[in-house]
Amino acid sequence: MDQLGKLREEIDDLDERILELLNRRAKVAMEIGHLKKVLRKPFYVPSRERAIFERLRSINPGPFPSDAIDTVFREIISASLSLEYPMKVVYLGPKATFTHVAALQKFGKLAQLAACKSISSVFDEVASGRALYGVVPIENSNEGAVTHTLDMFLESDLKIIEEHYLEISHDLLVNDGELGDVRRIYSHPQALDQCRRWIEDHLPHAQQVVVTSTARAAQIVADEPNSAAIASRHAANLYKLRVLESNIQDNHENYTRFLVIGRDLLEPTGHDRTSILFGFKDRPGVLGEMLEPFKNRSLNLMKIESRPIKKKAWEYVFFLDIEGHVEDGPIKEAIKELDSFATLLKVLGSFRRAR
Ligand SMILES: O=C(O)C(=O)C[C@]1(C(=O)O)C=C[C@@H](O)C=C1
Repeated sequence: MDQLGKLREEIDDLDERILELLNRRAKVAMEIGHLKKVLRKPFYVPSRERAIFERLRSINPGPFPSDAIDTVFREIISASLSLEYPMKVVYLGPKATFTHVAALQKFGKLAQLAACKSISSVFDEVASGRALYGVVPIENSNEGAVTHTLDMFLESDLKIIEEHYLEISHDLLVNDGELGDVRRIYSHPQALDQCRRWIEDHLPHAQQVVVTSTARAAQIVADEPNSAAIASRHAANLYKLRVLESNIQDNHENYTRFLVIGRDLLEPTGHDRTSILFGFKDRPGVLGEMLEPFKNRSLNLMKIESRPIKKKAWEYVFFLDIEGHVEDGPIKEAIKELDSFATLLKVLGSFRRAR
């Protein structure tokens, strides 16, 4: 046998051993699944998954690329989870939106992912138990808060169980042709806005057409000559489009933060963030007073956002993120104190910080 043949035999042998280990791992995961059913513990444990990725990255001797560890083990864990419990996860669709990409990165290809038409239907599907988890966008580093998601927390009792950051890269996708052939550009208004300078420099005469999502833009362009879509690389794969230019957004620091929502509060991981919302009767100085319980305990406030209560003009609720878990003594006490003078208070969840 020549040298190439021998090396391929060695690869076949190693693949068999990897497969055997994968099956042994799957059996252990199934045992964990049975145990969790008895103990009534959640099947999906994001903090454990994160710990697995981090540990493997830190001990990887190479040359297997550390970046590939996340991709490979994402699917291994996703496969284990599908054996423990067939898990349905809904996300703000349609397919190939950035929320879909975030859901795939979090749950892997083996989860039963289903697209919803709106943020409120993602909440409804999870609240009714038809889906176990939902994925929604919460804020973009350039555009700010996704107000519809914030508003849903006012009505809903669902909890935040995870956060996930995704770097947003807008690409120019075409079915065929070159830049000079593009007469129309389809995209979501935010994506068009984020690529405004690039469009002025490269396609100043093209007509800009606003559609409901970047994925919908890709779908249209698949059937329309002389048109281009601004969408993700993932949309290019799904609709078999060609990436003519990549990373065309004006600001390359472009991230979106997504939330995974579920029905239960999670246990502390030691690296948590807690989100609450509260309301109060307006009078001078009251917002400062509301924050004092946190200041007095030297708690780190990570973010504050206000939204109008739509039922009453000029009244607001505040969304506050605190470093730590709601079961940590000082946070528990501060929230209790705040509750004594707030007109409304809700804990939206404690979850492991993504960064
Ligand atoms: O450790 C667990 O709790 C498991 O269920 C196993 C496992 C895994 O495959 O490693 C699967 C799903 C969980 O989200 C985390 C980890």
